Amino acid sequence: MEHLMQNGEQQGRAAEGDADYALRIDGLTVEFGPAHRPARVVNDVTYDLKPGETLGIVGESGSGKSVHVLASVGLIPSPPARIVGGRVMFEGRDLLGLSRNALSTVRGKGIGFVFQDPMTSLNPYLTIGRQLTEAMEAHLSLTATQIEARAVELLNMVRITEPKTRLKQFPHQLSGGMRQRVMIAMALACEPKILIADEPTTALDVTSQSQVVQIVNSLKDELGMSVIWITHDLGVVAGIADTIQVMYAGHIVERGPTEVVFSD
Ligand SMILES: Nc1ncnc2c1ncn2[C@@H]1O[C@H](COP(=O)(O)OP(=O)(O)OP(=O)(O)O)[C@@H](O)[C@H]1O
Repeated sequence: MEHLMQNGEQQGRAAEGDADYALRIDGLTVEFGPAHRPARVVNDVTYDLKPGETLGIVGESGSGKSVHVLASVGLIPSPPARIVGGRVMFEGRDLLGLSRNALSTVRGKGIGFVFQDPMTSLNPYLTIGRQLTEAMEAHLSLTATQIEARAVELLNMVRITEPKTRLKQFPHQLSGGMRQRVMIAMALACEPKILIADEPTTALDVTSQSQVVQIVNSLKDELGMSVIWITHDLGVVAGIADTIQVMYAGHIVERGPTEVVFSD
């Protein structure tokens, strides 16, 4: 199996060459439930994310927004999920054919994630500094001093004041908005090409929400990333997305420049 996957990786690299996309999802189809009566929750999803683009994906609860991105990067448990078709091209390789190790490197260095609830993503027993450091140690060859300096720099980037003090604190000592900004710092630690934000502001008050949106938007330009921002609230992404894509029942039902989709 491992051998087959490695062959798949090589073929993927050879076939694509230089790419004009940051991420290309082509015909992704994901099912749950018994094979003889499957529930197709992601159905032939196809789109490109361009370099530097912010793509807002909106749609009602259960429309397949989360499942399709999680499946794309190997974060959906299978079983129960089954990826029954498609390709997910990133840097010339089909992520669906990569080994677990290769995918873990892609997720560490190539594609960063921020999820809805930082309390479940952060370890309550480890300091913020320890968690930031772990994210970097796994993927960057830096000395301990460099890593510490980078941790301070990352907290500054997400506008957390007194970063040296914060690094010594535990998640419960930070506000919800700060915890979410720590998650963004962790996701950006290895300077990914793509940041995927899945409802990152849902649990936050309005002020913290707009702060997180603005921070991600300015870091996107600074770091030259592309962003996929998943939300059920069009208002959250209206000000920052270049393109909006609407999902319904596992399909993309509408896609276009933000101002066009918004006026519809
Ligand atoms: N482990 C699972 N087993 C069975 N069905 C699942 C599982 N995980 C997700 N689904 C189903 O897949 C569908 C798509 O879910 P998904 O989480 O992608 O929706 P979403 O658009 O992100 O909505 P939300 O905003 O509520 O997260 C839903 O019908 C959901 O019930």
